[in-house]
Parts: sequence; structure tokens; C-alpha cells
Amino acid sequence: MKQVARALTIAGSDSGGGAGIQADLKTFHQFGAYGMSAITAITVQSTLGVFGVYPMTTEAVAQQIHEVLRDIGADAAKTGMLFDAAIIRAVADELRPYNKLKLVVDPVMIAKGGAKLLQDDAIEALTKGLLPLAEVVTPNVPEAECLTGMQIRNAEQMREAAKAIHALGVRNVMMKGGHLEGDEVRDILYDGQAFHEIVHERIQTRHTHGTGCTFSAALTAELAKGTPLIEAVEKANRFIFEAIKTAPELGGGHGPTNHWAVIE
Ligand SMILES: Nc1ncnc2c1ncn2[C@@H]1O[C@H](COP(=O)(O)OP(=O)(O)OP(=O)(O)O)[C@@H](O)[C@H]1O
Ligand SMILES: Cc1ncc(CO)c(N)n1
Repeated sequence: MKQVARALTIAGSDSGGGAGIQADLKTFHQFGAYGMSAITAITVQSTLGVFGVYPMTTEAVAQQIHEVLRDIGADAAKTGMLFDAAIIRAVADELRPYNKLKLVVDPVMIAKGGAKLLQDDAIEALTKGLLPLAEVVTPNVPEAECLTGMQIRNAEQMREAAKAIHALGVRNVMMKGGHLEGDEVRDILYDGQAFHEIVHERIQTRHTHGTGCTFSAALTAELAKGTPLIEAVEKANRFIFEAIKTAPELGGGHGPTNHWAVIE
């Protein structure tokens, strides 16, 4: 039988196509992985913002995961927008038996325009139920602040927060520095022992819709292919940098990145 890397995304639909399920599937495809999806909510979005959020039933989310995993299977999976505590618990219950599957948890909480993609009372379900199953969690600065209660303004505080999130029981923490100010963007991976830092130039652009989703999808696809974590993070980082740099400049607001970006 042919061996193709299989990747599952469990996330919200973004009608604008730049974030969520759509960003994930485009990115999986670009990385040569076979993409599957379990939709948690339908969001009405464009580059101008979020206009509506329509969650799926918990049963519908659980069933999508259950049926694709027991038939097709997955080498890696990622979670994005999960909306509420009941969906988080259902996702954790479905994934728990698949302990060989590499899980990337992108703890999506708020869209760039400020719209809530996760209910406040869902944080505990996330930290207690889902994070222990994750190979790696990929918070941005506001999400890391919410998970830890710490204030993060610089690289040292990012390292402290990474340690605190690791202490919640996650194997690896990938702290994204896109939200901090400065001419450079610093992303920090912490495996419980050492920090691995990747620094690149900050691109001056408004086209950053879905950067977090696209980054974690690239990471998931590489893990599905069997790439070791540090190398997978480096590839995903190069991909998102190139995708932001060559963004197609669509829409009147925060446009999507270039999911056709090529890295060598
Ligand atoms: N302006 C930028 N220039 C260069 N790299 C960037 C820029 N913005 C983001 N990145 C890269 O993209 C990655 C993800 O970005 P960010 O931290 O903004 O994610 P996010 O807030 O989760 O995104 P979103 O919520 O829109 O999906 C960062 O770790 C960084 O490597
Ligand atoms: C569906 C969805 N997931 C995640 C994000 C975060 O970028 C978004 N804007 N929309």
C-alpha cells in the first residue's frame, strides 16, 4: 500500500479561507500530507473581521473525529478553534485512545479583530483535558498570558511562561512572539530542558490573518511525515515567514497569507 502522511484538523471554518479549517487543509496539501477535517463551528469571516459564529453540536464534532480515525486514521492532528468546554472534552475523549497520533494544540481564543473563539469557562477543560494529550502546544502571547496569568512583554517573560505552561503537563511548548513589538519576531520552543529559539525579521504588513493556524498546520503536516519536532518547527517557521512575505493581498482588511509558499 502507498504510504501518505495523514493529517486531521479539528477547528472552525473560516468563510474567508485564510484561517481555520481552510488554512489548515491548504497548508497540509502544500506540505504533501493528506488532509481531513472535523468542523467545530462555522464562522462568518472575511478580511474585515468576524461577523458570526455558529457552533456545531458536540455530537457532530465527536462523530467526525471518530469515523475518520477508525477508518482512514491519522499520523498527526491539530486542534484550532474549539469554542467551548463540552467540545473540548468530546475532542479529548475521541483522541485519547490514539496515543501514537502526534497532537498539535493551537489554543485559539480570540481572532485578530477581538472576536471570541473560545468561551471563558473553557480554559480549564483545555488545560486539564487536552493539553496532557498534546505533543506540542502553540500559544501566541495573549493566549500564553491567559493560560498562565502572567504578563508577557519580552523574551525573558516568554521563557518563564513557556516553563509555566510546560508545568501544566504538556511535553513541548512553542511560544509564538508575533504579538510582541520590535523589528524581529522571536519564537521559542521549550521541551522541559532547553530553549530552542528562532528569530526572523518582522515583515511590515497588514496581511497576517491566519498566521497562527497556517504555522501550526505546517508543523502538524511535518510531524505527520515523521519529521523530528525541532526540524518540523524550523520548517513551519520558514513557511509562515515566506507565506506572509508573499501574501496575495486580498480583501480590504487583514488578508490571508500565501498558502502556496515554497520553502526549499
Ligand atoms: N509581521 C510578521 N513578520 C514576520 N513573521 C511573523 C509576523 N507575524 C507573525 N509572524 C510569524 O507567524 C507566526 C504566528 O504568528 P502569531 O504569533 O501572530 O500567531 P497568532 O496570533 O496565533 O495568529 P492568528 O490568531 O491570526 O492565527 C509567528 O510565530 C511568527 O513566526
Ligand atoms: C475559524 C478560525 N480559527 C482561528 C482563527 C484565528 O486566527 C480565526 N480567525 N478563525
